[in-house]
Amino acid sequence: MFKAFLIKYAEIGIKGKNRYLFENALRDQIKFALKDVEGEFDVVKEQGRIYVEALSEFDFDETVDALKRVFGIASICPTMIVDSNEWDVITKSAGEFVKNVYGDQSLTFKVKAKRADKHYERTSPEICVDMGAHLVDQFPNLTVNVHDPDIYIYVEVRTRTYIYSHIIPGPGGMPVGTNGKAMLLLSGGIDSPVAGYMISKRGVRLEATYFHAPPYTSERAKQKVVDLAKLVARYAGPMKLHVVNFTDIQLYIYDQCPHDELTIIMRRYMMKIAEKLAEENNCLGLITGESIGQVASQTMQSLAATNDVCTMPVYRPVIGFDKQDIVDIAEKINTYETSIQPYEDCCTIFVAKHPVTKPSLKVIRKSELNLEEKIDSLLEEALNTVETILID
Ligand SMILES: Nc1ncnc2c1ncn2[C@@H]1O[C@H](COP(=O)(O)OP(=O)(O)OP(=O)(O)O)[C@@H](O)[C@H]1O
Repeated sequence: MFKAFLIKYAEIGIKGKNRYLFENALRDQIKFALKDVEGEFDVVKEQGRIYVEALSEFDFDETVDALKRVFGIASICPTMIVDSNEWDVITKSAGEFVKNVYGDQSLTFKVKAKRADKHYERTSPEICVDMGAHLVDQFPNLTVNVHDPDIYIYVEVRTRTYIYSHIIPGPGGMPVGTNGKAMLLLSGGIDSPVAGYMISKRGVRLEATYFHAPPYTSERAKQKVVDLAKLVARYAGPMKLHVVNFTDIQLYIYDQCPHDELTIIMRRYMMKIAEKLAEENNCLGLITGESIGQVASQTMQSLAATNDVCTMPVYRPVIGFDKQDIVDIAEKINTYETSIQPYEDCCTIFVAKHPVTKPSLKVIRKSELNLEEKIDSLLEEALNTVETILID
């Protein structure tokens, strides 16, 4: 019976003159989310509403799951579409709707009505009263309760009429693409996929950068990051994943710098490279999965040292989260199982036994002077050999 979904917007309803940009972005994201769902769909923008209409047989649960991943959606209402706004047709359809959805259950109800055309033969309150009376006549088990009903029956009269009663919560947030683009430093861990998810929920499109160190890190470790990018893209939409070969830079740092400073210095070069890629790809910021105090490279001093090399804003959405908070989100968005697969990361391979936890910026900068001879050409080489994978 449900061949359509009425999509209610989250915050985007309040965006004034730019509203159409938000609606278009939402429509595009809905189309992207539905592309792997069995069935054919039309996504229609009509008088400040978006409807998803099924043009063929479709899987209801799969469709709702896909729509629940589209940021900007406040709620998803499975809707009966009546190809008419004539009163007799509407009341007959509302009867069929109630019979199909609620059978002969004893319930209290309230009708809520809207009409798009102010010249329609009944006002909204009249639609409520007349429809309520009609349903009570037809269904002896239904009673009106306008204060605390068991169910609401929504009737929206436009050129066609929409009847619905279930409101499934959407994810909220803003449609991806309405708030610029940022570069996510995506490792194979638990935190960075969650960080990407959180920023994209605010409407930011993502690109991602992954640093690997073959042959010290395997093809399988890289595949794990590709898999994670695909899982994040289910929410964030298509993205480019830039894979940077970091081996020679890491080996050079390992040869030239004190080993207790390796992680911090490596991290600084990761940020530099990610920032360069971000600039080249019109990104307005970097995103990492850092959280204060989680490891030696995430103390306040270490974060200050890492941040020192960037002029772009660095967004760290999980900065104040406990690990369990992050794990909870990773489980919700289905990245956790992939993140915990035991493949090596380049940072864990060249790690010191006792890394500095309170690095002094002065000392780190001085150690980096040891890299002067070759670092520029190594950075250039790393940037020239980036492999870009389209995740969609
Ligand atoms: N190999 C990598 N490629 C891309 N980004 C990385 C890589 N390693 C670390 N990062 C970035 O640096 C952040 C901190 O990394 P670190 O390994 O210290 O932390 P983590 O808490 O284990 O994070 P994650 O769980 O995201 O790996 C990561 O969240 C990620 O944004």
